Amino acid sequence: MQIDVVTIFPEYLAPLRAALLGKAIDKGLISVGVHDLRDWTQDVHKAVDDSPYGGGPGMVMKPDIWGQALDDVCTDSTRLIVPTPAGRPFTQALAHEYASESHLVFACGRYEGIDQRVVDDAARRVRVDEVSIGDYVLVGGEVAVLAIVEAVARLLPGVLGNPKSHAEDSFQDGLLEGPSYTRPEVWRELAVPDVLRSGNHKLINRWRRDQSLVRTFERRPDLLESLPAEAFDKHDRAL
Ligand SMILES: COc1cccc(Cn2ccc3ccc(-c4cc(N)[nH]n4)cc32)c1
Repeated sequence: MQIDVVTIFPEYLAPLRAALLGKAIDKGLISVGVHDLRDWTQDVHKAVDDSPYGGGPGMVMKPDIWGQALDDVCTDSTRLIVPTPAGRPFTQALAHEYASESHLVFACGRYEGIDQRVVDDAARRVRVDEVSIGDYVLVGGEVAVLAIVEAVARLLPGVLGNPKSHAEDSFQDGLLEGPSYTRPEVWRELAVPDVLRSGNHKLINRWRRDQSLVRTFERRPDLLESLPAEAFDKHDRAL
């Protein structure tokens, strides 16, 4: 998979080459290009922003600079991802979709965002997603790109040490993951639940499913509502 990121703060994307992703890059599973948007400016000030039409606070990123950058970076097979607070939610399902793509390009906005015509024009040639990583406002798209790239890269075969790791992912069965424990058996007078030390894997699996259902009901009831009735067995319904 080829990943390209266009940003005015290329150094912000340095963590992409660390740890897990660094190994994936070394193994040739992913190749990453980080591009400085200002490389496409022509003026001495390398201006990338201007005042918003209609007035309002802050500045908006200029369409012409972004247009030239995306013309150079995108190809016919590109999936262009534009992080924005106004985007569709980035979910585990979308992460799986992106993991099957050959070329992802991320457009990192700053200021009050990118002139809408950049997305509208790009959508004439490539698939474009405006995505949000949560209902809070960041200062720019770079942090969102780091989160999205990590969520996608870990799904690529060979990236995670244990390929089974994401089979048990939170959201994999539409539920939140329950609590995890490791040694010691008692820590600060807090004991590991007995069932986990019972060796009875039927009971352990049942306990873990119950913990997931209860945690999801308490913290994310919206996830339960979006699951089909057949996702729940008769034991689940008895909870
Ligand atoms: C576009 O509308 C905006 C309104 C007020 C501030 C900003 C700041 N900003 C600039 C580019 C940018 C890219 C992504 C995000 C972002 C994504 C999520 N989930 N939260 N915040 C925020 C961004 C943008």
